[in-house]
Amino acid sequence: MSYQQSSSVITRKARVWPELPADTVTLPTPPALPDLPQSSIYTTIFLSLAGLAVYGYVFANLNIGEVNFLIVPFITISGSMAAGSLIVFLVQLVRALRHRRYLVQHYHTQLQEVEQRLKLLHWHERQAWMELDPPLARFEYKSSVYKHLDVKPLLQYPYSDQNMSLWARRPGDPDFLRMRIGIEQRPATYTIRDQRGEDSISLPARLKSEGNYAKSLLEAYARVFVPLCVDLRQQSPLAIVGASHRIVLARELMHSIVSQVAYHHSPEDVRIIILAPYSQEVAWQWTSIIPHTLLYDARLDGTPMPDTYQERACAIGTAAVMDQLPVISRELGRRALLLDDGQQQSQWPHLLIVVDAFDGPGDLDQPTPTLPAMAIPPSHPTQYRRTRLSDSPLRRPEMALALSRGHQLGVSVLCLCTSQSQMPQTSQLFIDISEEQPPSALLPASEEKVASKKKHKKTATEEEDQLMVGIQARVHSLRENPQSARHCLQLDSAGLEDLRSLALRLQSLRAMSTRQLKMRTQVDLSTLFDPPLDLNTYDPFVLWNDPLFRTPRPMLRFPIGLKVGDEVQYLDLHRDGPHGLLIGQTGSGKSELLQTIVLSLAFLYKPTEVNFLLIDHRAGLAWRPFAHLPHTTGFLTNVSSPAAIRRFVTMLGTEANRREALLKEGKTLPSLVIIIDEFTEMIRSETSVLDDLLNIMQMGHKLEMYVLLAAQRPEEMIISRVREYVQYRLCLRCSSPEDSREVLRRADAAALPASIPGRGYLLHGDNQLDLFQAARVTLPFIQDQMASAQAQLNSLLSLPFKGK
Ligand SMILES: Nc1ncnc2c1ncn2[C@@H]1O[C@H](COP(=O)(O)OP(=O)(O)OP(=O)(O)O)[C@@H](O)[C@H]1O
Repeated sequence: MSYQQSSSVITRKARVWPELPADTVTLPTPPALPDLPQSSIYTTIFLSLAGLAVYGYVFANLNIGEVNFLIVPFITISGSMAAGSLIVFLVQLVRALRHRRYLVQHYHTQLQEVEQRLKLLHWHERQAWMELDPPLARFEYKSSVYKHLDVKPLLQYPYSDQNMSLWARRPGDPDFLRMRIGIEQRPATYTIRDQRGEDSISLPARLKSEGNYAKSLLEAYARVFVPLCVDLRQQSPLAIVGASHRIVLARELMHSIVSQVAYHHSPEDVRIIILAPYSQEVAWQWTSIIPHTLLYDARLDGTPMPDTYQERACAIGTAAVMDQLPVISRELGRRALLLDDGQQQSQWPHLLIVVDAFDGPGDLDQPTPTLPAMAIPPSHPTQYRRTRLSDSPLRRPEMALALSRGHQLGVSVLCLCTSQSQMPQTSQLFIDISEEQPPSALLPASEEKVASKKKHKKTATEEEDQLMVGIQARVHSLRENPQSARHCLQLDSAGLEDLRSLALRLQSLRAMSTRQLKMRTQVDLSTLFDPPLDLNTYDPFVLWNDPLFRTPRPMLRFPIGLKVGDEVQYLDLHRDGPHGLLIGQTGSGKSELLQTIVLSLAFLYKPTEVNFLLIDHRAGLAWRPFAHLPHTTGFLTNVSSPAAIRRFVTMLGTEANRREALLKEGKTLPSLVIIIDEFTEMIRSETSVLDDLLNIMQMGHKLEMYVLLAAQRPEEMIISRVREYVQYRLCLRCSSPEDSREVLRRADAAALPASIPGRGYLLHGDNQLDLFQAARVTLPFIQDQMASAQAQLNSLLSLPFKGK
């Protein structure tokens, strides 16, 4: 789907959602500390000393004559008993204390390791949510909400073909019309299992500080600061209620929501209608240039009218609102009729009707003064034609369908009210920002607080941060569990300057109908080169040495198919690789795509620049035409017996060593592209080679070795090991959504049409996802091209040398 800005075309990218962590982290159980030496040892020492004293006394005071000589042994024995007991006691004490210290230290280290892991998960989760819903404009980088995150406001994104998020949300996406309103704190998606149980309460004094550390980890990492989103599709009508002294804040929030709708959704999918009083003309002027407010001709299914006739659904002031209301009413009536006739709601763009508050002085028409008997008619003709707007548009009959059946008709209403009594009765959700809330002192500890708790002192930024984060709004659902409210701790807002800048950048983008940009189902590889290859006159030597054909092209970047809008799909082994995975169920065009890759490389690069090592687990025919290609240094099929597989991997290892040695000597080597077809079957036949293969892949980049692993199914056991080693993924039709998720992290490849082989996704190394139609090489579609294709292949095959 593309959008045209003057002459430039913006292609909406397929989306890849960031992964949310789902791990379980277990807090270590506190160690059982060994007891200090028992009381019995004190008794032994005491008795020995007492005995010693008694002997001393007896021998000193009683005259027992010649037995006096016995005094020495008696005293020596008692003294050694006492000293022995004391030594035993001290040894036991030191040992116990040492063991205790070790256990406490070990527990502390375990807690630190857990903290590192939690820190990473915590960061990943915050980053993932923030990537999905970044703020619109400036934000406080120092705030713990954004600290350490790699996030930039939507206004700073490039509004070009490289922008992955502009108009990226589609009606089938879970976040279609889910808009952020600020920041909330909620439980993390990962789980922290606390096994300390009862023991944690009665921890010995020696473990108290570790116990507090564990507790602070729970407090800091069990919850995350993430964007708080509301669902305009499911929860319409949605009211923002701001008492008159906070109405400016409420309107800024409304602006923020509408601007995000315009940024994330294409005008093809979402149309915006603004109904605002004249007093707010400046506040809503920016919407009069965004493409989403262009009126469209309903009969043309959303196709915008030619520029010259375009009018805006941006009604500011009572007269304009009264003109717009019948248009809304007609459109809703039409949708209701079509729906009753069995048409799908998905065929129309979603309508978002934004209604500002109409209760300021002069926001509504003044009541008509009683006319004198001979009144002169008012000069403005519209004053004759239209009835007067004497109440908020929300209470006009034209809006009744939007408020009562909006969900069925694909319409959402977002309104601003100065009190709850003004909300539409059918409201599903309201955001209450009328209360002035003091900053919450009871917020759970943040990550920084753990650090500062450990240091027992608060930093200045932390204090600032606490002040910044206060409950600023409550989000009440009026349908499910109306009692509970979600708390918005930092409310989003958008300044007029930011809104104007966004509107100006969106202004000249136009939606082009999807139907004009169908994808091709047959693509001839020879047409993807620039200039296209003329197979009748094809001479490999001329092309390989033609600077025009080669120089602008980065090394190892070659065409493999066409994307939407006939844009060439390149695979870049340097940027996307080095290694890749190709998955496609039988009949999806996997072998054909492998052949396309080989031939595309062979067309572009000399055998002295690129070599191939082609391996097939089965005795497949796919590689056979390439066996004698000058680039092919190895061609192995039927590598199926465990011995053959081991031999092959050993051979790869030897080749890696050889290349390493040659590269050390400063030699330049051709890049070696290794393609292994049916590799999961191969690994299943001989699992022991997987580690060696992965080791070789790990070194591969430095050694100019590029591995492409192809299989029909991503077998979990094998793919989970391989995943870290492959950077780009090619995914043709998969047999199940689970298989598709294994490869692409989304289920889309399972929904690719079985009738169009060669249709697939390329997930680039930088996570960009492209839908493409693979080019064919085996069957040129025009009969007389067949002969020249054969001739072209023959000319390649008959070259007199092999690249080594
Ligand atoms: N890019 C393509 N464009 C149009 N048709 C294609 C394309 N790729 C394959 N096909 C058609 O689909 C058929 C099956 O293709 P291919 O043999 O490559 O499938 P495969 O996935 O390798 O299946 P298997 O694993 O059973 O060999 C081909 O004979 C061809 O007719």
